[in-house]
Amino acid sequence: MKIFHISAECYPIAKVGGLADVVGALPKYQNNLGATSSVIMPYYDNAFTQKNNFKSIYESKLDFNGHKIGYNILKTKAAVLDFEVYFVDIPNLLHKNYVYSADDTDRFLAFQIATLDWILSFKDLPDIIHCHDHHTGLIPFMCQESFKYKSLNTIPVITTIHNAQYQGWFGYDKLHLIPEFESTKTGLLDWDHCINPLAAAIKCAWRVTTVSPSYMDELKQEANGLQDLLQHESNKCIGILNGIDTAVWNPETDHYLDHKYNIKTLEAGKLANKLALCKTFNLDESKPLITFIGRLVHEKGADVFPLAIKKALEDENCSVLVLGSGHDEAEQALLQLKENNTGLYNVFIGYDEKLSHNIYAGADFLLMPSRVEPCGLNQLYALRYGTIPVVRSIGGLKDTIVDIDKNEGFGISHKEVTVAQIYKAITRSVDLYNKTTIFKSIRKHIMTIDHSWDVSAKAYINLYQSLKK
Ligand SMILES: Nc1ncnc2c1ncn2[C@@H]1O[C@H](COP(=O)(O)OP(=O)(O)O[C@H]2O[C@H](CO)[C@@H](O)[C@H](O)[C@H]2O)[C@@H](O)[C@H]1O
Repeated sequence: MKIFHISAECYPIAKVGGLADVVGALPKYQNNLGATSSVIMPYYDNAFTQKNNFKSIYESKLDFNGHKIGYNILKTKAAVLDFEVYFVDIPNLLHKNYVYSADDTDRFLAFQIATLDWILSFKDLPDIIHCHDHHTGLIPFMCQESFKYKSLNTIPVITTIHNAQYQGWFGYDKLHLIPEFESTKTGLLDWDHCINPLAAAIKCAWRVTTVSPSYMDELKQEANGLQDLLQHESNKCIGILNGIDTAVWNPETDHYLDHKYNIKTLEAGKLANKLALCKTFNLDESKPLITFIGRLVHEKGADVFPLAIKKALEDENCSVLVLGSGHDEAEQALLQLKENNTGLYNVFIGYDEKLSHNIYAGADFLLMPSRVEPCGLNQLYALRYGTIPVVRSIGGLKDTIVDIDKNEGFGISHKEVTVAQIYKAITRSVDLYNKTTIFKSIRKHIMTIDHSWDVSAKAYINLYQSLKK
């Protein structure tokens, strides 16, 4: 079975968040199951593309906005990943040192058209086209409706929603950029009087998946305006929980860690990592180390959790380390906390892959007070590194973390995103830390929980097979 994943991100080539982790792992696990799964993504100007040598395997011109734009499909000369990646190189639009920007509509529309033009040139068409998020949301529509892609309309197209908050809306002034189709079909692109690529994908994809069963249920109630559409299309919607790449996320082999460990050396290993982290960030290592990693946005509770951390720090019984970037207000609030909390609190504003691995390894607890969490990967990485997740029970967090007060529980959860509830969850973490025997047995247990992609990669393959004629 030949599968193409089409995405704006793919780890380790270009990563902004969890989308990259999924697209960088799922094809590998699908290939382990006998499929031929590969990725098509933009060719950005970044560390990966600067470091590797590429060759062109296809060259053509794209009709875009009344111009003919030259583009290439590139591959690395040497195999770098465990699956094939095809890079769409449209120099003026995509060869930038960022993934997302203000002109995303043109950039990703050109990317989608170039991708389909290239596929159109194949002798052997793929069995499945698997699109990820709104940046590839017009592909299901174009395959179904654009005259020039008529021969692609028998290929099952799947759309996975990693985050329904972002939908890629744009105005009708750009309608002409989409390859020609019957004008009566314009309604398929529309939601609330604008062109909505995510809505178009939900309408036109053969199946719509999202990254946890609970998030799919929640989306039918609240999906940033698309809830009625998801309810209407619910018979083709399914939630499949994300997995993690256990080769990348393995504390025993993680090349980012100076102190590697496994379940047998867990206590010494985590202590060595904690000491190193506390030394670097001037934190009191005798206290439980509570951490946060992620985008500092409303969805992740970043407008509220700095206040909860402030309150917890007043008790002086935990150390806190935050890694993230995002909204200015949240960044400022987190930076300000440094002023009165030397030795107990620190923050790194920015994106740092190596530091994130070191935090998963050295932390005692990982906070995820998310308002919305389609799946969440951080809590799964935390489990694998013996770090206890402290989560708001929503979406994928609800599906993966059981509170310690419940039978066989191993995490800490709270219901609402309020200062009081996040603070309470932190105090429960401190209490758990002080019950040393239980604390140690829980962190040993969580390292054994298997969230590798094996199960979910199979679920996607089964879904594809159900669509083959
Ligand atoms: N400042 C920083 N420095 C270093 N690393 C950082 C970082 N900020 C975040 N990361 C990393 O980025 C990834 C974040 O993944 P998540 O799945 O938790 O969130 P995201 O909201 O991006 O993804 C969306 O898509 C994924 C994939 O489907 C869903 O799990 C999720 O719920 C949904 O919101 C993790 O690998 C994390 O370590």
